[in-house]
Amino acid sequence: QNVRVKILATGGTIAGAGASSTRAAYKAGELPIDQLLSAVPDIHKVAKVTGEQIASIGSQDMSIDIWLKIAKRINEIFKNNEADAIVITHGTDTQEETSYFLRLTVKSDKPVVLTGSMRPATAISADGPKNLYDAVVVAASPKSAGRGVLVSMNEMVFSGRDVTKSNSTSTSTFQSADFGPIGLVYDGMVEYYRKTERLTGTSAPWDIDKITKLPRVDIAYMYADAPATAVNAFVKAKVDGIIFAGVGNGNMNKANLDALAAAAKSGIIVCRDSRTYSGRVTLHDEVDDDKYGFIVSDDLNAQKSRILLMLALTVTKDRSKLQEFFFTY
Ligand SMILES: NC(=O)CC[C@H](N)C(=O)O
Repeated sequence: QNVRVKILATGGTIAGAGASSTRAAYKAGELPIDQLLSAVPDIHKVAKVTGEQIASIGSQDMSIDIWLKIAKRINEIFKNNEADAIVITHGTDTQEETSYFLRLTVKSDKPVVLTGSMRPATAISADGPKNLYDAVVVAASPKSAGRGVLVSMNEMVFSGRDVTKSNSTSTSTFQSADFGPIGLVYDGMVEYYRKTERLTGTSAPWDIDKITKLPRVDIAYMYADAPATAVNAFVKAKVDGIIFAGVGNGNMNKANLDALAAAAKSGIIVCRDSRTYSGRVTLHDEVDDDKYGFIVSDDLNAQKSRILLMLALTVTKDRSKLQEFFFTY
C-alpha cells in the first residue's frame, strides 16, 4: 500500500489502561501511539502508517492551545507533503469540538479523520483497535476527500460538523441527531451516502496559521427559574461573546433576557442556542433578535457555536456578518 496515513495521537480512552480486563475504571491517555498500533498489525496492510504523539490527555483537558497546535501541524503536514491523509486519536468527551474546530481550520481537502474509543485498551471487547483500523480505512480511501473533517466511530462515519457525543458510556455514543452518519465502514471498506453542504476551512476567511490566541466566548445554560448569575459573571469577565443554551428554540426567562440584552448593548456578541439535543434555533421566533441585538446558532449545539464564534470574531465584530457565518459554516 502506498497511501501515507499519519496518526496524530492526543490521548483519550483509546490510549487508556485499566487495572484489569473486567473493571471499567481506568486512566485516559496513558498509552503511546506505537503501543496502540501494535494492537492492530493489519493496519499496515491498509496504508503506510506512521504515528506522532501530539498530547497525552483525557480530552476534558483539551485546550485552545492544543487545538491551534493540531490545526497548524495538519496544515504543515499537507503543505510539506508529509502524508496523504491524517487520523487523530482523541478522547471522546470533546471530540465533537475538536472535529468542528479542525473542519473550520484545516486548509486542505485531503482526509482528516478523528477516532477514539469508549472502552480502554485493557478491557474485554475494547473498541479502540477496531475504531483505529476503521479510521485508517476511512482516511486511506479516496472517497473520503473533500468531505471536511470526519469522525469515524463504531463502524459509522460522521461529519465533524454535526456529530455529538450522545451517551456517557455506550460504544455507539457518537450520533448526529438531525442528519445521521454520512457513511458506513465494514469489512475494511467505507461507503458514503450523503455530503455536508456547509463550508469548511478551505474557504474560511480566518487563517489559523497566523492566529496565536482566540477571542473569549463562554456558554451559559437556561433552566426553569435560572438566575442571571452566570451571564453577569461572563460580562464582568469581559468576554467577547456569550453562547446562551436556552430552552426550546433558544428561549430564556426575563432575568436572563435582561442580562443578555444589556450584554449585547455593551458590545458582547450574544448568540441564542438551545439546550435541546437537535433542531435549529431560528431568528425572530419568540425572541425579537433585532430588538435585543442577538444572533442565533442555527443547528449548531452550544459547544460548536462557541468554536465558530471564536473563529469568526477574529475577522469581524459585525453582527449581521457573524450571523451569516452561522448560516454558512
Ligand atoms: N471515552 C473516552 O475517550 C473518555 C475518556 C476521557 N474522558 C476523554 O475524553 O479523553
